[in-house]
Amino acid sequence: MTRTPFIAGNWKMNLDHLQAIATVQKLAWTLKDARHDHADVEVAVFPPFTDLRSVQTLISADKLPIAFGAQDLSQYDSGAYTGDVSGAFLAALDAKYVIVGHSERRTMHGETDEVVAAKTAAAVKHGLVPVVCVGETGEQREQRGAGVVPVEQLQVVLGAVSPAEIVVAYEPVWAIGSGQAATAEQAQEDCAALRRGIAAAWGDQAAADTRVLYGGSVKSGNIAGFLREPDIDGALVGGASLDVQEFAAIARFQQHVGL
Ligand SMILES: O=C[C@H](O)COP(=O)(O)O
Repeated sequence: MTRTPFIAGNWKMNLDHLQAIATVQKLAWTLKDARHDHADVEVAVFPPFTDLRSVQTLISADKLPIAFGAQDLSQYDSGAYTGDVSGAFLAALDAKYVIVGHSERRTMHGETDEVVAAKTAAAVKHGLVPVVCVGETGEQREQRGAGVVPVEQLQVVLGAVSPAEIVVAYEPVWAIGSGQAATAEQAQEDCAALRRGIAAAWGDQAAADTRVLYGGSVKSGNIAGFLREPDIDGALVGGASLDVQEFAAIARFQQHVGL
């Protein structure tokens, strides 16, 4: 199976539902104007929970070639979990993807590898494709070696979940929102280590099929370098996904790579 390149826009806590409608409409037009061939690249947006119904309605009514997902989900199906959102609710909205284990949730909400594993299992159970985020600090990379901490984080998830379609996003903590992206070589080193980790846990076929993304200060100016690497299948884009022209330019990375 060939891995379709995946350009994912994580809006984080930005854009309300009215701004979401305008942004997705503009994104669809921009991609269309640029003759973006959606068979070659999959483009997805990850808006805040309150935007999802509006985004779903727009995408389905206009049959837009854009996928969408949520930024988090509960590990539980339903019950007394104030403020949480079940994977069942996201599936009922036709969300295709859900981000789990983003470093902002790990650090600001104390999510452990075990919680991330439980959330990944919940996503799979409800038919969502989890985008499992892993990453190390600069200090961890220096002290323990490239890929060691992210692979350990991923192993907990892969050990707790039966093989299924997942996307893995390698996001070095120092590169998130800092304007200082990893180099393509650094990112490739870690993404290759993650793919070897998938092979060890789930077998060679799963490793060959699973898309591994890089995230951290991705822009239209550096995307091509990442996508030239053999183990990087796309990008999880934060800040730059809020600018439609810039995000569309990232989605058209093939024009920069000359593929
Ligand atoms: O989920 C996206 C990442 O945290 C990257 O964010 P950034 O592109 O703003 O650095």
